[in-house]
Amino acid sequence: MTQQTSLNSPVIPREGIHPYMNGKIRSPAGQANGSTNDRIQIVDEQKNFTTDLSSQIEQWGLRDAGFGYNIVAVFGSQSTGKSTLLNGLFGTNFDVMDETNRRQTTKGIWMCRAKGMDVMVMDVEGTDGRERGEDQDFERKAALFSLASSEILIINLWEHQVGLYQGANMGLLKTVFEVNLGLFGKSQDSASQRTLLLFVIRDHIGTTPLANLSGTLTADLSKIWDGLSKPAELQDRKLSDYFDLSFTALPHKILAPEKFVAGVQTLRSRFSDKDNEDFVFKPAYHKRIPADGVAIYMEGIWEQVQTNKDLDLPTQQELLAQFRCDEIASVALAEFSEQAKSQRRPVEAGRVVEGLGSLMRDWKSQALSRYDRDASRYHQDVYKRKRADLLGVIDSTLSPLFLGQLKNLHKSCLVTFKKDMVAGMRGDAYNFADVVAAAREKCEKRFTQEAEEARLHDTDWVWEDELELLREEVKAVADQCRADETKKLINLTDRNIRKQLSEPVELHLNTASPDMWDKILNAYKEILEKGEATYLSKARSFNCTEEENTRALATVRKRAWLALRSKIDEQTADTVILGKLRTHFEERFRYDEHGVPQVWKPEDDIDGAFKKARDQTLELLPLYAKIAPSDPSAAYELPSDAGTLSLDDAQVDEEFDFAATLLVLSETKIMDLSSRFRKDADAYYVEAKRSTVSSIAQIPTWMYGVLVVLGWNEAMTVLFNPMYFTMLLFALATAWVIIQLGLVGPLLQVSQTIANEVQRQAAARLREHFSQPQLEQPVRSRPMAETGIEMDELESDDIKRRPNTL
Ligand SMILES: Nc1nc2c(ncn2[C@@H]2O[C@H](COP(=O)(O)OP(=O)(O)OP(=O)(O)O)[C@@H](O)[C@H]2O)c(=O)[nH]1
Repeated sequence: MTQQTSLNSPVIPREGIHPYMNGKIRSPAGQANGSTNDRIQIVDEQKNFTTDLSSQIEQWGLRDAGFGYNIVAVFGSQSTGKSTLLNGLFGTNFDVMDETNRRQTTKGIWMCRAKGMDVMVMDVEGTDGRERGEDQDFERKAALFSLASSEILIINLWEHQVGLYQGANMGLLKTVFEVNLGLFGKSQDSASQRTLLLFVIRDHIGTTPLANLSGTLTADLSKIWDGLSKPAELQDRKLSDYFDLSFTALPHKILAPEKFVAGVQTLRSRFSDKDNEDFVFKPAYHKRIPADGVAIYMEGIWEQVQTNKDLDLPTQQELLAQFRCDEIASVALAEFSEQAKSQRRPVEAGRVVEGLGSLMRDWKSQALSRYDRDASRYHQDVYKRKRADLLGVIDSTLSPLFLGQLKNLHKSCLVTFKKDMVAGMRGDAYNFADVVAAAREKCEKRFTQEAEEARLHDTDWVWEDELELLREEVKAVADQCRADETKKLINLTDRNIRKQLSEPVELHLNTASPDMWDKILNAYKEILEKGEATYLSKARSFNCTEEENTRALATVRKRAWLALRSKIDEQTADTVILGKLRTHFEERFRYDEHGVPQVWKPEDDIDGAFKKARDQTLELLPLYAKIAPSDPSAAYELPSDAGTLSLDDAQVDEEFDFAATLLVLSETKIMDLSSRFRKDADAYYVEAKRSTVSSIAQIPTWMYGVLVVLGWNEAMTVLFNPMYFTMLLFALATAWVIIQLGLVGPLLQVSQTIANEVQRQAAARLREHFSQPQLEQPVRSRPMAETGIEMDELESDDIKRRPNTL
């Protein structure tokens, strides 16, 4: 017959009907809190430790309990109702023996979470087990294991066993005392390494009071303790130094089931009710193993026990701490690395990540607090050592981000600095030094602020070196800007000087005179002086060195001189200077002293006037030839170092020769220009001569008589023909109207202008004709006298060669 416990809770499953999965037994269907009621065989019959304890503890919801949990183990002879007691006390579902078979049910060590309590309960295989026979090895190992991990050992025994050696588990207790001495004997702080031995006397009938039973048991325990062979240094240690003893009795489960249930409930409240004055879980009993390390700790203990090695708990705890701290650190690091990775790409891509410092601080503190939360419960030395390691890894992971951020910040600040410089130098009304100072201050301020933000304060990271580099680059950029500005200012000064030079040079070169160069050079010096002064006043804000200013001024001077020269070159180009000579000549030959155009008469001395005007004009050429003022004080000399100091191209500088620039027209050029001018002058001469020839041609008086005779008939025809006569009258009327309206003058003027234009055109054609190479045609033997020109008086060879064209 299968016996069901009469307890209200829990429902105890029958043997053979539990689904056994990987050493774990699932809760029976219908139980409210299934996962928390799973039990697990942590040590099987072959003394192997389970691999599932860690996940089981997690499933029980105790993994993060820290120290907020308790462990209880039950010891006792086989089939003394241990499982029944535990199920009653803790609501667990350990197997209970089938009455009909009376076979041992609990094998190895089982563990289950107490219902409604953060307590892990261990059901240990009964001692003097029939199946194990004389195998005391398991009993010893189980005792060692339970003592190393449990706070309370429940010793379960029948009332009638009290006073007996075998039945009362005295052998087991002796083992417990022995292994306890080995484990905690040397511990100085015995107060924190205590264990409660809770004796539960079953089937207590009541005839022998509990006090008597406990007295007997205490006396037996003392006897066992005293009989132990202790090491010399522990000789004076008492049982009470290591153990607290507590005794309780439960009525007969079969004979007094209600009282039994009530007794169990009373005992249960000692485990569950913290306010109960007999509350059993005292801090001193706790083994101080954090819940998330219990599985590994127990496995380590069992391994030590199993291999019969000396079980050194501090070492075990240290090993556990190392293992768990590593594990916790790697979990914290994994999450931290994910977070850090999210910003690695933008930093590597050159971006300045906003608020990177606070992000890094957050990641770091999250990782550390996660580590501290779980690892600080472990061995303190190990915890601290591993924390330092973790900190090292975190900092070395963040360091590249910090350095990358600094580099990116450096670049970004420099770009902003350049932009600020460009923006600041827009327009004309700016002070370069102020622009640089403002941009530099802004740049350094931003770098300092953002670099400091990115720095983790508990590190030795620094950003000052990077700031120094930034400062150097900012200076280089500012210097470059200054150099560009200097060049721009030089160019501006150059343009202004060029513009101002244009007019006076043109004016004075057009009105050639002996003091022409004096005037030009004086104007030049004045303009240059003004230009230099303007340059210096503007360049003051550049904070240039003396040397830089000297070089800039040398450049300004050289450029100004070259500008003057190029203007002079422009004004003395072949066509321009020939134009000037022609104008000069025309003014003297074609116009009289009042500026009225000359009308040549036969009696005029054309040749003399021509010669005079031509010679006067030719005298101008030597004047233009060299920049040579008549007054030596007006002379200008470009400083000899102007060329070498100039900021312009070095190649050009080396070739610059000031003396050479004073020469405007070479000898050959003068000869060439003189010859070309003579040809032009000759044309004017010929034109003058033609005008006199045409003016002397007159109509003879008899020609008018001939005209009257020859035209008589035609006149009569007109007078007597009504149509012709009408036309004549119309013509006369038109003439009368014109006279009456006073339009005669304008009409004559118009006619005169047309005639002049025709004459001018003809003269131009004629001049063109004479300047053609056809002048080289062979000379015809035509008497010179016919032309009316006295050729020997002419010096011009050309005219001598062209008599037939006249
Ligand atoms: N007389 C009596 N019998 C009990 C009591 N509690 C349980 N039993 C019975 O004793 C038998 C053994 O019970 P278990 O709870 O399996 O005992 P156990 O010590 O866990 O057995 P093993 O696990 O095999 O060592 C069962 O048939 C129970 O019904 C009790 O208080 N008094």
